[in-house]
Amino acid sequence: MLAAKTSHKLSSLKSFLPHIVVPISSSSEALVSAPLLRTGDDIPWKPTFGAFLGKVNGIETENVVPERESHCSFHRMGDKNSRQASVWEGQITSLPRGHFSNQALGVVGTRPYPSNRHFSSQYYDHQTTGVTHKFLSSIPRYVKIVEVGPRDGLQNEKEIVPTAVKVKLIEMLVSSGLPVVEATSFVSPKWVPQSSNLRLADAKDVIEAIQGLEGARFPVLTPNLKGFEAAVAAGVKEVAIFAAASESFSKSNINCSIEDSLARYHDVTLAAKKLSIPVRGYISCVVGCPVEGAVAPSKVAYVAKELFEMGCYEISLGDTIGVGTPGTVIPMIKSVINVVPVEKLAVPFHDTYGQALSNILASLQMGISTVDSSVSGLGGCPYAKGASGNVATEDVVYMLNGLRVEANVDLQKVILAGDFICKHLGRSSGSKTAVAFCRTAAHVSKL
Ligand SMILES: CC(C)(COP(=O)([O-])OP(=O)([O-])OC[C@H]1O[C@@H](n2cnc3c(N)ncnc32)[C@H](O)[C@@H]1OP(=O)([O-])[O-])[C@@H](O)C(=O)NCCC(=O)NCCSC(=O)C[C@@](C)(O)CC(=O)[O-]
Repeated sequence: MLAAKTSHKLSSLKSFLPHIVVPISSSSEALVSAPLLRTGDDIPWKPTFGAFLGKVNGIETENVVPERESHCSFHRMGDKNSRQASVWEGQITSLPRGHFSNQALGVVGTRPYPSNRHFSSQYYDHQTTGVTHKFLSSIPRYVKIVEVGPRDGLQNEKEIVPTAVKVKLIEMLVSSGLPVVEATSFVSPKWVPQSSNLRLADAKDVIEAIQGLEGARFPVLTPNLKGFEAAVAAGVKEVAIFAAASESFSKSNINCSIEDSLARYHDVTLAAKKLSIPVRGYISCVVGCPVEGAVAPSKVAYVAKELFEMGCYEISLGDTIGVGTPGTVIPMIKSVINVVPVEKLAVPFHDTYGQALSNILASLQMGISTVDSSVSGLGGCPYAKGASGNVATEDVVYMLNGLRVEANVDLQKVILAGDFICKHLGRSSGSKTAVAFCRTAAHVSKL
């Protein structure tokens, strides 16, 4: 009986697991400094740099590239056709002038790059197209990114972030092309510890300041009817409600049981329906709870179904403390897909254990096409001590660009927005992509 159950579980997981690929880390620090890298087949790869860069770390340049162009790539040592064999090629020309892009470039052939001097994390050749297709065919062509930095990212800050800074951040994020920017929340000021950033007065001011801003939607969190009414009075056009899959987290976050929260949210969705206001639903702790530990997929599916049936147009499945791996995330999503259409689901992964991008990739392979992220990886949750922020928007955009998935987001502009808020908060970026691009730019500007 147990064996039959296990074999059933394994076969249902198998339909997803063979498609899993782990993203290759492409930190430019590694590119610049690593003299020798090893690949899975244990054949050393040597980084080489184009003529523009000349000698780097004592390595002679091998390639002639057009004037003012540069590139770095990995060549299989001893391989006569090293250019054709390279698995990764990048171009960092004009980084000092601020071009940060890893958009699609076309076929990598004997001529390394077209002259648009973009940075590429993609590789295409005729021999590997089939393999790529096998691993990536289930990934959606377009992914909507929901930016939660101004709300989730700043809610954990102990120092008050001035309203003007929040508004400027939102403006910068919108200008990058992000279609949804969660702006603030209308929660009880008595409930949110130390977080004056979530005070109602400030929420109202933020909403007022972004009224004329076009190009994105600005949902806000509303934990109850009181919050909903305040949000509507402030001019909000979309709200989000937030439940949990764990009783303990529900109690500590919104001071009620899961069932009571669903009843409350039923009132909010009814009121929203009357005003034609779209409601997004969150579920916290979808794979693990800081108090209860592992959370059963069936519990998540139950709450997801309830939120969906009460009218939420999208359900965001939050790994609030960032403990998930594809091994736990896949069964959870599979369970939810049984009761809510996959196109109605979103994933916000926190990066506490460095699993966020792997989890996102697994989710995309399962058909999910909405990803929540936070600029510079800002965030955390006041009720989940030790949890790090959401996956960084910059890292998500970088990965999507590498996968040739449309997100219509300008990576350079997100990096600038991240730089703006990190400077204000006096900390370094939590985005590996932002850090890598900045280091590379600094390195090139010294040459
Ligand atoms: C849900 C409550 C309100 C229950 O809190 P409660 O204390 O049970 O509420 P209450 O109805 O008894 O009211 C207590 C006082 O708060 C006031 N109050 C009540 N509601 C509001 C409101 N909306 N706005 C302003 N004031 C409000 C209310 O008027 C009253 O004031 P008093 O009469 O004593 O002067 C509270 O627990 C709360 O606000 N919790 C929010 C906590 C929070 O913001 N957590 C972080 C966001 S969730 C998150 O980050 C997870 C997520 C979404 O990102 C997904 C993931 O990744 O996991």
